[in-house]
Order: sequence, then C-alpha cells, then structure tokens
Amino acid sequence: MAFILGSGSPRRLELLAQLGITPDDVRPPDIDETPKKAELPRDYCNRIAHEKAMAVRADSDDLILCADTTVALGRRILGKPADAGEAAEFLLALSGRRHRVITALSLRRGDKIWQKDVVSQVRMKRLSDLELNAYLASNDWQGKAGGYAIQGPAGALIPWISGSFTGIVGLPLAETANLLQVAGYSVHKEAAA
Ligand SMILES: Cc1cn([C@H]2C[C@H](O)[C@@H](COP(=O)(O)OP(=O)(O)OP(=O)(O)O)O2)c(=O)[nH]c1=O
Repeated sequence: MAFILGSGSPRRLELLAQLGITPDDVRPPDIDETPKKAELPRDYCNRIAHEKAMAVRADSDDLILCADTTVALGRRILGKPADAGEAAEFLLALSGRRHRVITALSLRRGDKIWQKDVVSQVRMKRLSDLELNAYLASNDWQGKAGGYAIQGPAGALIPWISGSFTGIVGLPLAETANLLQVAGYSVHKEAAA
C-alpha cells in the first residue's frame, strides 16, 4: 500500500508534512478544470477534486489524496489567473469585499472514495492602486486560485477570515487528518506505537 499525493501544489506537500506525512509518491493530476455552464462554486470544487482523484493512476490498494481550492465571489468562480491582467481583474473584484474559499478533498482507494469540503470566508481590504500594483509585481498571484495567496505577501491585504486557514492555503489539515483516519490510514503513528 502506497500513499500518493495527487497534487502538483508545493503548498499541499508542505501542509501534509505538518501532519508528519511524507507521501510515497507525488503524482499531479492532469484534468480539464473548466467549470460547466451555471455550475455553482461548491459543486464545481467537489467535482474537480473527485475528477483529480479518478485521474491519478495507482494500484488498487494505494491511497490517493487530491484536493481542489476554489475562490467564490457569490456564484462566480475565480480560478487561477492566466496572466497579470486577469489577476488584476480578480483582485479588483475581491477588493473591499467578502468572498468564500472552498477546498474539497478527495481520497481514493480503488473504487472507494471519501470526500469532504471546507468553506471559509475571507475579507480583503479595499486595495489602493499602490497595493494592487505592488502585489501584481510580486508575481505571488501566479498559480493561485482567485489571484492571491494568503500565506504570502497578500496576507497584508486580508484583515479577517472565518474558517480554516490551512483550507484557504490548499489543504485543510483537521479535515484531512480526519478523512485519512476514516479511510484507515494511521495519522498518529508515533502515539500509537
Ligand atoms: C486562495 C489561495 C489559494 N492558493 C493556492 C492553492 C492551490 O495550489 C491553488 C488552487 O489551485 P488548485 O487547482 O486547487 O491546485 P493546483 O493546480 O495548484 O494543484 P493540483 O491540482 O495539482 O493539486 O491556489 C494558495 O496557495 N493560497 C491561497 O490563499
């Protein structure tokens, strides 16, 4: 039995390390992340996490962990910006408002799937032109849902959250540990030994 992290996100690997887990292998899934017409953000996030878990090749007794993080502004899904122009558009839409960050987990062994999502609320301060331009120049928005990462310089733009900090970063640790336990994977090996 191997434990496989089905993610190319370095954040997810680091967060997993916080649980004391080093995966036997890392296999980033390659799927089409385009939302369906009128698809709601939470449904979308769960569907994508599930599709990622199904897309990773593994033996039937391997455990595969995948996740998807989606930024939702009302019914609008903000994915990973394609370029600085789109990042600016997302940040201006988020500026001075509250939004949700959803992370869906999908754990698979063979045909069996365990799924869980975590929804957090985030408020971004009203951004000045200087703040917006400095953040865009940092390039830290690249590869981040909604065009920002709370764990980087954008932390200065976020005065309030409610929910799971690790979930916003990409892997909600309490829920991940719980899901792994449910699937029979021992998270607390040292304590059990
Ligand atoms: C909102 C937010 C997102 N993110 C990141 C987490 C995810 O890596 C990314 C959302 O994209 P995802 O599609 O969830 O993940 P990914 O493409 O990076 O990796 P993979 O599909 O291989 O697992 O945004 C942060 O790092 N900090 C934040 O505050």
